[in-house]
Amino acid sequence: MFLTNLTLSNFRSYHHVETEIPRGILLLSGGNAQGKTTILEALFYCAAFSSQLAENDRQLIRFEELKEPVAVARIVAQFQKSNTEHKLEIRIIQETANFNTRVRKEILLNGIKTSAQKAIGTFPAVLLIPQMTAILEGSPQERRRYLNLTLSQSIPGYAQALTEYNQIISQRNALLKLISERKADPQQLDYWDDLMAKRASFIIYHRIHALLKLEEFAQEAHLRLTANQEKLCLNYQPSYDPAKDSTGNEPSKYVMSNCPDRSSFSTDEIEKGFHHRLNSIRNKEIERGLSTIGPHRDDFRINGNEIDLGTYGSRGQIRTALISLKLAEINWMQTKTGVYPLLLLDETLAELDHQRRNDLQEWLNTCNQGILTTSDLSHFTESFIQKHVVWNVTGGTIQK
Ligand SMILES: Nc1ncnc2c1ncn2[C@@H]1O[C@H](COP(=O)(O)OP(=O)(O)OP(=O)(O)O)[C@@H](O)[C@H]1O
Repeated sequence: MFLTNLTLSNFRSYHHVETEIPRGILLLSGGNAQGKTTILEALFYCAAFSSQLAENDRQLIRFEELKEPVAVARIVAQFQKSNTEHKLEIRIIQETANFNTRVRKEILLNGIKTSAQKAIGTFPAVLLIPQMTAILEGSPQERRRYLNLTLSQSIPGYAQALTEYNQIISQRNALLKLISERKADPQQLDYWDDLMAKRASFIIYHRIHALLKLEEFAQEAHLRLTANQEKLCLNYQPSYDPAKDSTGNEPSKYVMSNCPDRSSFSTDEIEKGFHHRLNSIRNKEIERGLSTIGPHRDDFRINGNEIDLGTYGSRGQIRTALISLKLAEINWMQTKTGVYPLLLLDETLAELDHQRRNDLQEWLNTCNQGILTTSDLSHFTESFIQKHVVWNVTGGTIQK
């Protein structure tokens, strides 16, 4: 895929900017708070239909625009995919009526309104912002969010299965609570258990296979970035593990060799096992009024030379592992969909040592299309800067 044009209107600090985007690597250079990250944020919004930086969509509408009765922020990305031109337009709209303010979004693909769930995967992108070290250091929720977003972009039906699974969990939890208060019949759970096992097995199956493939690609990238010093492993820790019987021990958080091979399980086998497990813990779940196993409780850990980097990694180690994971994501998405995603890297060279910077730049030289931001061009080699396009971003404007 190639992004060819980008238009931003009333998005964050941008009043209106309309620009062609070159192929290959584009470096956005500029001082702090000039609007570099905003461009990456807007582009990744086209992939995920949510911001990875804002708490809510309202924050994305330019302050001045918010004074209008109807305030609209617009992102338009034009791109080529499989030799066809596409146009993706996102409008984030704040409306005020009867003293009530609400913010909604509209997504138009080639002029036709669509939903985020249907459109996900249309504009594949991989984003790395410094805050994403939370994938390693943060809570399991951060890692599930990361996995879900990555898989939703590349696996047809994953986003829908996830939405349905989350709805099932809410309904099932409400029922468990009623049963625990003796206000409903436990047999009513049978219906929800069937639905839950079906959706859960689909999600677990794809997480198993995606993490195995991501690990393979991440290991390759990481050995390159660490001069063969560190072996990276992604250790899936599903809350229902098809490889274990109901009394199995948890694998150690720190030792990768304990990681069981789950790749031979079919979705049917996972579904059956999941169902069996739900039956065996039914009383406990009723007591707690909660769904205690399933993809909503999964985790995965990232280990370097068998050490959990989220807990023990240095800043540089964590950053490098994150870069390896992101490079793996590109390879995995391309293998899975046949489409090369757009790479978006925010201040990625900062905090890397000289050798790792050079290795990453070498890799970037082979990249299909990527947009990089930097507030310090001296992080890049002279030859890298000569080879690629550099634009300056100042006060919400782009100077070419
Ligand atoms: N809704 C908004 N309306 C107007 N300005 C905003 C809005 N949201 C954020 N900004 C401003 O946009 C500016 C640009 O932010 P951005 O994160 O893109 O800068 P940057 O060039 O990446 O800086 P840094 O190098 O410090 O990361 C910031 O000064 C920020 O306060």
